[in-house]
Amino acid sequence: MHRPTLPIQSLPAWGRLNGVSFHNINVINTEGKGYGVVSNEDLKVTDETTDALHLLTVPHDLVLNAAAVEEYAKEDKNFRQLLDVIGHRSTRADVLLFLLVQVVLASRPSHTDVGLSNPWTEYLQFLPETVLVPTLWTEDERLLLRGTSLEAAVDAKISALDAEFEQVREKSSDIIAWNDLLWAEGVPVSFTDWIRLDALYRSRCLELPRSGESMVPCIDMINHSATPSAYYDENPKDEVILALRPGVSISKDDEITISYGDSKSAAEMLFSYGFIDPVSSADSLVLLLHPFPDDPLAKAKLVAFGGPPKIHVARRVGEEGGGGSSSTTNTNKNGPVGWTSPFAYLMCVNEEDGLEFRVLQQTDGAQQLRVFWREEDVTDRTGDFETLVRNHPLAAVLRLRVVTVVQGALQAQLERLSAVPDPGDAPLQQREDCVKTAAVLREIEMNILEGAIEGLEDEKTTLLADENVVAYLGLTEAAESGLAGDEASNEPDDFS
Ligand SMILES: C[S@@+](CC[C@H](N)C(=O)[O-])C[C@H]1O[C@@H](n2cnc3c(N)ncnc32)[C@H](O)[C@@H]1O
Repeated sequence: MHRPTLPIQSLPAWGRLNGVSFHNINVINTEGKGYGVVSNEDLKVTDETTDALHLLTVPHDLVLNAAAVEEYAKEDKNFRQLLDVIGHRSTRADVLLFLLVQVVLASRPSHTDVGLSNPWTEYLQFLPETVLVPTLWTEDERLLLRGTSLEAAVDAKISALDAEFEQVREKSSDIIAWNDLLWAEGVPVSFTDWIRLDALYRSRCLELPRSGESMVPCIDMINHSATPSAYYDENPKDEVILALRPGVSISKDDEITISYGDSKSAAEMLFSYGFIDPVSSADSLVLLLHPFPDDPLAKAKLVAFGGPPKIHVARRVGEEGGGGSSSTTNTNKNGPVGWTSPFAYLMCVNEEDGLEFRVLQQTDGAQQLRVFWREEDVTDRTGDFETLVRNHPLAAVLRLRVVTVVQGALQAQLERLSAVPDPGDAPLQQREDCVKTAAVLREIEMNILEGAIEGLEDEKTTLLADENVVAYLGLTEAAESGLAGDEASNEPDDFS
């Protein structure tokens, strides 16, 4: 789809027309970060200053969220029809549909049968053509993510976006007016247009204290820093304001920044914003854990668990390891690495340990899967097997199984991450920014995985010395030698 654009120099005029007030700031092109906001005066807020120094005020009726889309639908009966068949699933889905319509209206100005233009129809024309989030990377560029925690996440996101786009296409095609506008006239909307809208939404939406998840024009021109000079808020009139932080001095032409959060991992930063700030990103990652392929209870365990089976690995902030200290910026890059994986505990227990699944017939004829642990109904506690196994006589053995499984999964991930991909015959076409950002992500994740594996190895050594574990392994070995006779193996129990 052809997308008209507007020069950023026209943004102040758009702002004046729509009630946005800029105080002492300009929106300009910054080096390597797209647009950004700079001060056009020296500014200072002392810690004693009681009134916040406002840099930007955006009226409430420009705030875009599910409620705003609903208001818009009240004025446009055609859009109401579209929203009612496709929307109302999430704020994101409603806003994406609204954005799609605005982009199409801007690209087909002669088409006046459906859709009402509004300030967002024009504002979208100021936004950058592309965002460096991995859903918009080429296939060659996505190879750079091999072995990182984003590899599977990006593939899954692209599949989900594809399914979502097909649904929008299918349902809107049934409405003649929208079919003409979206799919039949000129260059139709493409899947890439949909991915781009999703990327714009993800990289520009923010959480307002009262209005919740929203897009706010002009506030979304402010870049991130680990040491931000400003913050946004809602005032009593529900306007969104940008204000200078207490104690901050700004020189003319200095960039004004906010924080996009200091608890997001490097992978989340790259996924949502297309860049990584190693100083403010949390040292953590999330991997999917696959159940044992030969476990006859695997399916039941997944259903009973009810969510994606994951391992969450994170450096423990505030604890000293080889050095470093923690603060709001995550400078502690050497502390111990911990992990959590509620599913690993469920995955590692079996019938002989006391796990049982029962299918109960309900009065309405429906069937219900119930989970029992040592005769107790724990259907509502499948995410809490770490606690449940603690009272088991073989608790240390069960913990050893879990530690071994988690360590194996992290080791396999580290090996995949460390492998140098075969470049193949054709030279790969990869943008330099993607190469650099992927290298940062790889190094951060390698470091976290190595730290976690080291900690797990230490715990395994401790558990292997536990008297219950020693006795259990002795019994297992004796049973095996009894059964296998001369072929008895001295291999330790296979905890995987
Ligand atoms: C909310 S927008 C900010 C305005 C944006 N720069 C633009 O051109 O419209 C967020 C996007 O800005 C860019 N960005 C923000 N802070 C950045 C930073 N510290 N380093 C690199 N890029 C940054 C990223 O592309 C991110 O997806």
